[in-house]
Amino acid sequence: MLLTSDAATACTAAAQGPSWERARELAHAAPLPLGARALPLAAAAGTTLADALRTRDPLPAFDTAAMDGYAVAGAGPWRIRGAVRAGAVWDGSLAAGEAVEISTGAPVPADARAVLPLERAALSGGRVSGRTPLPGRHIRRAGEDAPAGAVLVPAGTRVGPAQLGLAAACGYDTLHVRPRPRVTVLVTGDELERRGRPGPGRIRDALGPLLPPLVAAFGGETVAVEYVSDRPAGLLARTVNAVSDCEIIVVTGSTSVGATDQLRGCCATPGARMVVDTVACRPGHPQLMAGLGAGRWLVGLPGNPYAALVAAHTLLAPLIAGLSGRTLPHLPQAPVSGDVQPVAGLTRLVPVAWDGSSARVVGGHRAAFLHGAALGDALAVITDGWADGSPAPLVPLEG
Ligand SMILES: Nc1nc2c(c(=O)[nH]1)N[C@H]1C(S)=C(S)[C@@H](COP(=O)(O)OP(=O)(O)OC[C@H]3O[C@@H](n4cnc5c(N)ncnc54)[C@H](O)[C@@H]3O)O[C@H]1N2
Ligand code: MOO
Repeated sequence: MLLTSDAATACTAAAQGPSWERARELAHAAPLPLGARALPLAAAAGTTLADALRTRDPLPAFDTAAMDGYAVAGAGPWRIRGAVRAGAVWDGSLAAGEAVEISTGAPVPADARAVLPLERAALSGGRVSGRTPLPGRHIRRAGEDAPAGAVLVPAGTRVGPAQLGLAAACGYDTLHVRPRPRVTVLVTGDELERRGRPGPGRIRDALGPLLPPLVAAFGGETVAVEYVSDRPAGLLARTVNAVSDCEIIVVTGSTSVGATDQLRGCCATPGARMVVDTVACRPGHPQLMAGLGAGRWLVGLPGNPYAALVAAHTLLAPLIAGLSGRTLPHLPQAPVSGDVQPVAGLTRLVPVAWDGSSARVVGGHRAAFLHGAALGDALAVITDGWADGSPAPLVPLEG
């Protein structure tokens, strides 16, 4: 990569940037959340609730049998008056000494005191006997899980399987959500091969395969991965400008100061606004984020694959959270042990194996090598004051 002396000076001057924590905050705070829309449940997975999820009716909506058996009134033995299955309603009334056979999930007749489980019941000649159950036994009372109008899940929560099931249980067919931000990935680097074992001077593209699942884990949706040649100058800017139908354009490579590194030129267009220009972290410091106007955002990730992964966790994850109307994810802390030298004024991000209570640095985390990240559970955020065994914030690697 050819460097002019001016470019080298510019690089040194720009190399610091905001702290890693500040860069996350800036990336998160920059966008307004995307507009909310109603989506059918089947299309809402991965979106973010724009409104709190509230019960429409009490849950459960009726006194419900929690066991297969007999709904009994008064003390036994009980005369069996009929049967009520889940989905049906028994509209008779029960007097003391009477019972209906009942299925789990069926509405319990109003006069029943409890459900006697099948295993505790003895049948003979149209009667059932057994120890008289305590009042209310094996009945899930109407509203005991939640009354009508209760907030079950706050706005800003990502919609996953449990939220979808709960919404259905509340009687919703659609949810008011913010969609997943759409991402186009532009991979630069004329040295890159997309399949097979690379020949002399060539390397395999690691980021085309890495980014779409990472974007999905962050809550976004990759709509395209395109490959952009390093030449001619201006091609990257033209390609960025031509991208439509997405909120985020991620460019990999071209973040540095070499002759073929065109990314910063894309931020010099009218209406563009640099939000973060380099971050005081290692690796990944040449990363950037800019607003391009018209609701579009540019995130520049360094070409070195581990540096790109770190940068994606630094700027892309917070940007996607901000566009989705979610808070900046809180980072858990744990004692981190291992051989890492903190660097004054910089944040180091190192992969760790994390068992939920403590974390241990795994090796193989030079900027171009994803080995440590592939083995680790999280990135430890190592700052000046850290010493072997002291706590550090952790960024979970699954997103
Ligand atoms: N004079 C300076 N040179 C460099 C500096 C600097 O401050 N001054 N910073 C270094 C750091 S740190 C990084 S990181 C890189 C960032 O470079 P770019 O973002 O411009 O990326 P490239 O130059 O295109 O590539 C860097 C490296 O990564 C390989 N690469 C690129 N894309 C991919 C990919 N998709 N999959 C796998 N590997 C990829 C590429 O072949 C290079 O080896 O700049 C340093 N230089
Ligand atoms: O900071 Mo670079 O991003 O070391 O690899």
